[in-house]
Amino acid sequence: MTADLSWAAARELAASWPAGPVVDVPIREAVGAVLADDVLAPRPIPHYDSSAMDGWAVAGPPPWRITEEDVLVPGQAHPVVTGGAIPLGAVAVVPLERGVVVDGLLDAHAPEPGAHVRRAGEEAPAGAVLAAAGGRLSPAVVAVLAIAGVDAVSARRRPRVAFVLTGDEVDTAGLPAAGRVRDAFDPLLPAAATGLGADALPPVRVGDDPAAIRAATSADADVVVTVGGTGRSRVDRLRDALGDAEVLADGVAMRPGHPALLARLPDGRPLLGLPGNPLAAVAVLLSFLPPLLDALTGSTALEAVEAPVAVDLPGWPGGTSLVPCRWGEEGLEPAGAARPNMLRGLAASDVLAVVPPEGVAAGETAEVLPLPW
Ligand SMILES: Nc1nc2c(c(=O)[nH]1)N[C@H]1C(S)=C(S)[C@@H](COP(=O)(O)OP(=O)(O)OC[C@H]3O[C@@H](n4cnc5c(N)ncnc54)[C@H](O)[C@@H]3O)O[C@H]1N2
Ligand code: MOO
Repeated sequence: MTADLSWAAARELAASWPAGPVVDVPIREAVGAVLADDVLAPRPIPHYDSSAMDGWAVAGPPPWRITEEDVLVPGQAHPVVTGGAIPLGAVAVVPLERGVVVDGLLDAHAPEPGAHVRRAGEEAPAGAVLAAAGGRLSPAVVAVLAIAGVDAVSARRRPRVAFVLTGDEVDTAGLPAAGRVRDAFDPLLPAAATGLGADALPPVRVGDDPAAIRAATSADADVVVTVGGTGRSRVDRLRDALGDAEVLADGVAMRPGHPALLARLPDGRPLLGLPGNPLAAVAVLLSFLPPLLDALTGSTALEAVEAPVAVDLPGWPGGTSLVPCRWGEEGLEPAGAARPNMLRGLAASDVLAVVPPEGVAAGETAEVLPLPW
């Protein structure tokens, strides 16, 4: 067990998790999956010469005799529709509105060779890498694969994340009494996990009962995220609930979020423990779920994003600070309302700035974690 890892070391620990299984994923389920192998174009894209306009495919100079022949000789024209195959011998397409037909003879200005013709292979030759191994499949990339005629890919699926919400003091409706709070996580954490590239299961509420917490960790998910109960009080029962899990990080030198916990469940799956304070929970989720998801899926991690800051961001000597910031004209500005129990600063923010112990001076740049919504 390691206590108080640095923020960077805890991220590396998450990033070193073994990858999940590679499976054949049908293309209609592939958005968000991560490719295990490059996908190559099985043939040229597009795979045939086609018309970009409704009109006539023509061969040679005008006028052209309209024909239904599949092979044109100079002086012939063949009616075509947008996307339709053009006949052999055609060198250009004359759009409908540019031609006049009299007695089966088409007349128009002579088109430039190749006008309004989409040539086979002009988007990609056969064998071109359409999507590289390690890439998370966006809807647009999946559309490219579909266009290319690919039916399934060899990939790791979007990991499923289970959320286990502890806390006997949490209400889910109405105005809570003193000592009780309204739930902040239902609208927040599943959407954040989805935005980070996971499939989120509906959160399960287990109060502060260790047996219920432990039972909930057996959810059918690739990652278990618990919330609350990371403290040391008599009601903070996460450690009791972990049983035979191997605690890899019990505390991270970060603020907010220092009670963050990373453990390996007996079956090898990762458990990420978020502190109950809402901003702390989000800071921990955004710090460690992305490297875990990248590791589980074999995804190529994105480069760290740096952004200029508009005002001095003081550091915390004990470690890394995560500061909700919004974009101002000169760069990032702290959004305020950023105590660990508060959410209004986060709600007004665009990113979390990652501030090292020495702080970041106005005009310098800071690493940022984009907000996944
Ligand atoms: N003696 C110490 N006390 C505390 C320490 C410490 O080091 N020594 N650390 C503080 C820090 S930092 C944090 S963060 C919290 C960690 O608390 P837990 O993870 O044990 O979480 P809880 O005690 O269950 O709750 C903390 C806080 O969060 C609120 N909460 C919980 N669930 C929800 C929810 N679904 N929606 C909204 N708010 C929620 C809960 O009511 C508490 O206010 O410990 C500090 N204490
Ligand atoms: O995780 Mo705690 O929020 O640092 O207050």
